[in-house]
Amino acid sequence: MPLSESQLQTMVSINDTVSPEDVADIYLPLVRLVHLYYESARQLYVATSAFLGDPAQKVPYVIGIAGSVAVGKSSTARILQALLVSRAVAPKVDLVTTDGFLYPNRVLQERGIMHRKGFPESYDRRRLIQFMVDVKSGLPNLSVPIYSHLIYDIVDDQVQVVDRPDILIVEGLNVLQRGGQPSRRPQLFVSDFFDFSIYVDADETLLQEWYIDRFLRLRNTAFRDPSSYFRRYSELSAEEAITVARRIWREINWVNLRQNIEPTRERADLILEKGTNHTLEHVYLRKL
Ligand SMILES: Nc1ncnc2c1ncn2[C@@H]1O[C@H](COP(=O)(O)OP(=O)(O)O)[C@@H](O)[C@H]1O
Ligand SMILES: CC(C)(COP(=O)(O)O)[C@@H](O)C(=O)NCCC(=O)O
Repeated sequence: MPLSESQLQTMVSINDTVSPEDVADIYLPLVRLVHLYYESARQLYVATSAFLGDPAQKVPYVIGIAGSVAVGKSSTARILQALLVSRAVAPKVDLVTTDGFLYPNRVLQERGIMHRKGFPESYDRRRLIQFMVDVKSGLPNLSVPIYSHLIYDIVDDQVQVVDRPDILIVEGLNVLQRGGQPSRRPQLFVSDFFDFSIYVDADETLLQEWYIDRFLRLRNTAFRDPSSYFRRYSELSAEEAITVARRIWREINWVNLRQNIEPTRERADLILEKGTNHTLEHVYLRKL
């Protein structure tokens, strides 16, 4: 598929290192496929509503994106969003990240799980499921809390509003997880509400490298902000910063990857496997 200059510019503004070849060869065809699925799901929904004599409301098509910290979930989500809305008939595409459903630091501290941010128990799962139920019920103007990586906490006085988009992308570490607390009652999982799911994958050594790279970049930018939770890290030497980043990776994010995230990979409809420099090396699509 051709990649127009304006589409390429959009990609560059989202991520200045994303490879134009990957956009043309993989992301654009992928978006075309997702659009086909979206159109056929919509037709099926309208036909089912007509069959039931129920007036069809607008219900978002939901795409889930899972994967490790630093694998590029947010970037992938933003690339898909930008390419979907650059189609001739542009659908309305909203993007939600599950970090908004993390408990505020105050609650994590009370429960003694500050060091478990990103693990299943650090999310308000009931609220997240209720949001998914509301989305799939076609409800308007839904509020989603906002998480700030700068203050490392939920922002008190701001929300994101999701108002019946055509497509909703839900991105987060644990969105393909099924399990958790033992329960006798039937349980619902975020992925029960997905129409299509993607797992972004890469080798652990690359993930650690990307995590450290991003940490070093933040040290030179966001961490310098006086309101940054990591302000103290901006004063570290590069070597010290690498040691800190490596420790956070090893003690939190890597453990979460091994225990909770990686085991969900095979559930995805599509696996995007990245190699050096985030280049896409393999794409696995579930055909049935
Ligand atoms: N396709 C890509 N090409 C180049 N760099 C990328 C790509 N995707 C992500 N990155 C970089 O990798 C790092 C992690 O990406 P990010 O989207 O923040 O990950 P996540 O949301 O999974 O934590 C960031 O520094 C980002 O700029
Ligand atoms: C905010 C996160 C839990 C990611 O959450 P997600 O958007 O996947 O729901 C993660 O980026 C994080 O902050 N982990 C804690 C350890 C660290 O500082 O990297």
